[in-house]
Amino acid sequence: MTNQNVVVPDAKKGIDITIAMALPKSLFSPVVPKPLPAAPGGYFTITRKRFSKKTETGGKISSWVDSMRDSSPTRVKSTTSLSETEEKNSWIVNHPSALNMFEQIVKGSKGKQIVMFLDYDGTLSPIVEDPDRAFMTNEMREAVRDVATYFPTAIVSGRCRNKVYSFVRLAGLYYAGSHGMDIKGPSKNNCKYKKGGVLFQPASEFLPMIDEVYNVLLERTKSIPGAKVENNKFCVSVHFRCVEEKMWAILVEQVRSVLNDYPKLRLTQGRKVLEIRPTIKWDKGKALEFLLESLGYANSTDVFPVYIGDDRTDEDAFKVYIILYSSIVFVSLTNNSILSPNLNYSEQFGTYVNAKLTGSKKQGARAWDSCF
Ligand SMILES: O=P(O)(O)OC[C@H]1O[C@H](O[C@H]2O[C@H](CO)[C@@H](O)[C@H](O)[C@H]2O)[C@H](O)[C@@H](O)[C@@H]1O
Repeated sequence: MTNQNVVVPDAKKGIDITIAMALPKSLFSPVVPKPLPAAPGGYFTITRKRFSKKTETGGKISSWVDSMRDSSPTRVKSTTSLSETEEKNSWIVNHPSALNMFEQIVKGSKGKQIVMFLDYDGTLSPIVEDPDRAFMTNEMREAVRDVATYFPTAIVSGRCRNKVYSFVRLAGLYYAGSHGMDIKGPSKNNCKYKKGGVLFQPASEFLPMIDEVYNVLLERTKSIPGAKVENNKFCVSVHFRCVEEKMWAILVEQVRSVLNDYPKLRLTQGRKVLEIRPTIKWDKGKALEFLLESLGYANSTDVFPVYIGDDRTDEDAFKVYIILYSSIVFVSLTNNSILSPNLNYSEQFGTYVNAKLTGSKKQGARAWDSCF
């Protein structure tokens, strides 16, 4: 299948990483993009020993626009300036990449059950202009199929679950759509794991509200060329990838004015997309916890979750890793978006990951402590 409108170099081009065990190399690409700024309105506030979130809907329009500008870094650049190369090199020194540490990862996973969590857009599929045409390649599909024969595997996406299933088309997997608010396991016949037929929808009471706000947003953004509103069942995406930059402030203003009438909904950002979702305390991280529990690994030390994602929403899952599991592997395809660089967190997080993987508990504990 070919994608005519690919806007970021296809992940396929970057496939040159050797992944040990049954993790096919086609799942990964070497990426060191630019840091993402924090979402305006204080997406993450870090206090000692806990994360707290402020309402994302707040903040100045101008800071939203700044953040929108940097919301979708390109993966692979054909030309890189000297300063960019230096920046990249110093980044790598301070932020060891999980992709270069597969031997340690394999060692860390010995005797444990690996469970795979895969984001969809930008991870399994290339980023393209038209969200309806974000197809994954057959090669990628085969890679995921292979992974799923060895390990329980879940696709965790911001998209509507049925839509992401229609792209992946693999039975036998868990699917968590709408940023984890719509979880379905494989049917019992298709599943070798406990509670295969699981179905969980913690935001079902929001369905009518989401439908309503989707229609209002369609109407309110129709005069903005390139804007696209997508109904993801338990959340809504407003895409601005094809909107001229000079119109972004107007777009975000429109969206925020609509949300003024819906205090039970909040606004966050993904890659060139504004995301409207219920204020319930549920995200990809909660979905990860739920799925591990369904698989019989609640608070277990016998599990080795591996989560691959490229978006800010995937950070919610990364946080669960560091809080709950001593053996952690995260692969962020945006790499340094783990948390806002100006919170001085990412570096510590990288050290923590490194220390954990290399078994230096003392160093890990120190880094962990200074994260908060
Ligand atoms: O959690 P994900 O699976 O990564 O879903 C997040 C959003 O992905 C889609 O949008 C992104 O991909 C599009 C296609 O490549 C691209 O055009 C857009 O700019 C990206 O933001 C999806 O359309 C959204 O609904 C998801 O929320």
